Amino acid sequence: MNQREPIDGATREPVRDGLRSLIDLAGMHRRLLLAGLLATAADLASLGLIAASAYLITRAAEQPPLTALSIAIVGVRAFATGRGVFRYGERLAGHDVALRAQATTRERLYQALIPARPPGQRGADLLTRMVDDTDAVQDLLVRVLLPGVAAAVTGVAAIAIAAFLYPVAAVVLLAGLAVAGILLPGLATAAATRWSARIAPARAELAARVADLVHGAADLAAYGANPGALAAARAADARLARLERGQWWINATTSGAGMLVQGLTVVLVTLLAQAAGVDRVATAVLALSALVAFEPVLPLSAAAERLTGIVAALRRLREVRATPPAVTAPASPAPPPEPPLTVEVRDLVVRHAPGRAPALDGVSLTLTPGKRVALVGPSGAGKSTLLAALMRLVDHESGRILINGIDVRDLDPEDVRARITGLTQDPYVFRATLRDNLRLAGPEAGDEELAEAVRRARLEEWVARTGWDTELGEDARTVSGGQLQRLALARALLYNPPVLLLDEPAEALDEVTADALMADLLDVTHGRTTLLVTHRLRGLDQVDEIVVLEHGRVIQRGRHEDLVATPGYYRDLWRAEELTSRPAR
Ligand SMILES: Nc1ncnc2c1ncn2[C@@H]1O[C@H](COP(=O)(O)OP(=O)(O)OP(=O)(O)O)[C@@H](O)[C@H]1O
Repeated sequence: MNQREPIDGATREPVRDGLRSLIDLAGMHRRLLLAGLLATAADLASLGLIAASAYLITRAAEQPPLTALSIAIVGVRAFATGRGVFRYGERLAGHDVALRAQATTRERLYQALIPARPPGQRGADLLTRMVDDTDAVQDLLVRVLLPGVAAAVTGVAAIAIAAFLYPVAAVVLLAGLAVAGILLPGLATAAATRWSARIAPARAELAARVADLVHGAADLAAYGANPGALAAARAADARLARLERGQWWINATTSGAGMLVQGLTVVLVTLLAQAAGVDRVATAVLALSALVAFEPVLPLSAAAERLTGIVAALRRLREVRATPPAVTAPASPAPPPEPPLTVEVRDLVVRHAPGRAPALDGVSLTLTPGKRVALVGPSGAGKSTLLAALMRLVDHESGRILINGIDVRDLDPEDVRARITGLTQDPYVFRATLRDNLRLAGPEAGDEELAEAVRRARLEEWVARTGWDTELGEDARTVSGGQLQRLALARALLYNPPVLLLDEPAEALDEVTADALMADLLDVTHGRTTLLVTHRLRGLDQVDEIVVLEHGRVIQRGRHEDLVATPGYYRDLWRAEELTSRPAR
């Protein structure tokens, strides 16, 4: 959060944007106004309490008749009660509005994230944005905006009281408040900006070192590299601690300086009032109200320092919201086509970034109902890109994808994904029971349907051993690679999309497991419209068509028996596979 973020014209924009995201909300401006009024009333009540008490104490010392003190006594009571009530109300109203604003911001962020997004906004960074950065919206309101408004109004009120009693004291108070409320917060912001520019990389380095230690623990232990990695992490930790100590020293200095200014102002006001012959009661009121006027102003240095982080967070949130989704839905989508579906890919060109070579360069293929097509090719050939284009996770530059003759661009991407989907390259197992992990693909599925999907994915033995209600681990650590793929296959079968996509289901499995999985998979997909991406050729004699991709282009296509008889990539790969697997047979 503490990244280098200069407070300049460019950074005012995210603040304004952040504010707008708060104030735009229906009914929010009234709540915000109420919170502001209550915060101001609480601070004014504190000021009134001290001024009335000062008057009461010093006037009482002169032993006037009790009636002369009655207004002050009522004032003290009213201000004392009011202060508590207003402070309570302000906390309630302030946090209410802040939490609502934070919730709305988070909701907007979720909405911005629901459409498929370009890669790069994922993982830990996105999590930070979701959790930490949305806190900034709350902080902006509760820690900066409301206290700032209340401090300004209280300061003006205290200056007005001073001007009424002794104008010179008002000038001194104005100067003191300007130093504590404007100059010092400005310095705090500048210092925070400079320090966070040094702290952010140090923190990032420590995080990276710790991540290495945790995720690379096995490798570090295997090669005896633990002490070195640990020393590097300790050094990064020490560097960060040193920088943070420096930053805290600056913070302490600004807050100490604020208190010093407060003390000096009170002393100066008192001495000047005494020297000018202002009466004792008025002097006491002047001194104490000056003292109290600083109370809401002093925390502004810390708030200003926090503002640096808030601006950075708001900017990051805006970045996420401003990034257009990879694929946009048409304004009025066509009604989704009904199965059975025929998918036609015509001369498809997909480029992941402008100026880069196309990942798909004129690919055509047709999936008629019940047809099984296998997509083969070297790494980076564009196989996964084709699946992503079919699922509307990336848009195509030219060419067409038609489902029952309807261009996918005329359909809601969600509708397309509901019909063309399946087993992705990195299936994920959630930290939930085995049953719930499956139900993800079929929330309505009964136990029998679940059992059927498990049986068809040849997972029943494992399920019998593991138990339906066993919690599966985060990152699937309690699930082996083969089980994970079968679990993902069971999910896909349970979901039963009209067009089934399978992205390298046997990837990263040992040969025996991979062969068994492929055999089961070919068995279970019989008669289903399926597009299978695979590196393994055994069993592909069962599919209707094999499309070989290289550098985004179709270099060969046909049935297995034709391709193994034709010189080229497929035959070479087939021979290599035959050679490597022969001794094992
Ligand atoms: N999100 C992306 N952003 C930029 N380039 C990408 C992205 N995804 C893929 N590419 C590039 O597009 C090309 C095709 O990648 P793709 O993942 O489709 O290949 P693949 O045939 O599925 O490879 P593999 O068998 O290794 O999974 C590659 O050059 C890859 O670097």
